Amino acid sequence: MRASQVDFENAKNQVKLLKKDPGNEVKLQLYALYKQATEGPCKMPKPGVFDFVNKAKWDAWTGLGDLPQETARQNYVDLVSSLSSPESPGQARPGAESKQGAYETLVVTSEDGITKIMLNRPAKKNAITTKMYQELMLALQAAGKDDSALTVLTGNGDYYCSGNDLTNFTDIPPGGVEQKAKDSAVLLRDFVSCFIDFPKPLIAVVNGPAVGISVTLLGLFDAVYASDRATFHTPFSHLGQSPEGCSTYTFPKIMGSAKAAEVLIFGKKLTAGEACAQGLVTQVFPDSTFQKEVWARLKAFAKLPPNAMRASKEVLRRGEREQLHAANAEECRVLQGRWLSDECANAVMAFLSRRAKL
Ligand SMILES: CCCCCCCCCC/C=C/CC(=O)SCCNC(=O)CCNC(=O)[C@H](O)C(C)(C)COP(=O)(O)OP(=O)(O)OC[C@H]1O[C@@H](n2cnc3c(N)ncnc32)[C@H](O)[C@@H]1OP(=O)(O)O
Repeated sequence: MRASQVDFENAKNQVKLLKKDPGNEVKLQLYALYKQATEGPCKMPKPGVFDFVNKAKWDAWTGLGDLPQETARQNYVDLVSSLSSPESPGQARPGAESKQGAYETLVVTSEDGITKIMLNRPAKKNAITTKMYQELMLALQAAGKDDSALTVLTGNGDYYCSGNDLTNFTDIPPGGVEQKAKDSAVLLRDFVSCFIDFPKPLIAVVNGPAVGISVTLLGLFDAVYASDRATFHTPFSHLGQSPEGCSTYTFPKIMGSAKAAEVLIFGKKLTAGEACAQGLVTQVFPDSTFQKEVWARLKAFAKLPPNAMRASKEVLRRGEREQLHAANAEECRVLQGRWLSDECANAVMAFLSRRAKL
């Protein structure tokens, strides 16, 4: 999964040959990844507010933060590969198969027996919109059935994921906020169920900070590899909310009830080292060698007999699946009430009006 300079040059040429206009958002991501890959982090002065085009480009490039150039090159190649239409298979990077170029919020690629699902809203720190929840469910369903031995979830840019996109709270349907809360609880329950029931080894490659639901879900993964730049933050009480992702079941089991309470009730942010010491993370790698070391390891894992790995996962997880579904249902029930509370409304408003950040 490491793109060479030749892959990068090929991808650069492929972009010029794309038959379909990928749209402005994707073009901005291509621009940002290209600049990051060739020049490193953005050092340009911020354009004026009325210089719309250059401001959008600057936002996209700075949104990649300190993403290593090698990773930007890989992400650029993956993104171009995902855009290559089935009518033009010659455009795809040899060996890399684009699963579904149609995703708006994800880049999904399969190579070397590994399906990689990459959250792809780097300028928004990969915050999860309603669309992204839906696309993730589709991508997981497809990955569960494809030929790959392993499935990996990772993020594009400097964040792994900043959790639920708080603008999800602003899109209120005609049925009102109660209806929205009810629908969201169903969406969340279905979303988390996809992780509980995922049939093959699922690995998180945590490339940077993780917030909220992207942290709680980690208890449902089979391995979690983290860069030493990653942090793990679950500020549910700060947001007037309560935990999800089966963390009320998995976290006490993984780290003990006292540590779980500190994280889930009091929102203690863990460093990668602390998360590893508490058992949430499998191994931490220096950021400078993170991608190289992790992908080398994953490629070796992907050569193991896939049916044996699936069978081992099934035996490991079968005994707790019922409890996990029960925890998921209860967490969603409690959250539905929380979303209608003043505490939650005030916290979300404070963020959206730029008065508060984590
Ligand atoms: C009525 C009920 C509806 C409910 C629907 C919900 C359905 C499912 C819910 C599942 C529950 C999940 C719980 C959680 O995940 S809780 C965690 C929520 N996340 C946060 O609170 C993080 C908020 N973000 C921040 O505090 C900061 O952005 C940051 C992550 C610390 C990064 O700070 P930094 O200074 O580095 O960067 P910026 O703030 O400038 O971010 C760049 C742009 O990205 C936007 N952004 C980042 N994170 C989010 C987010 N979670 N939601 C929305 N937008 C986000 C940020 O606003 C910047 O945008 P801009 O460039 O346009 O200003």
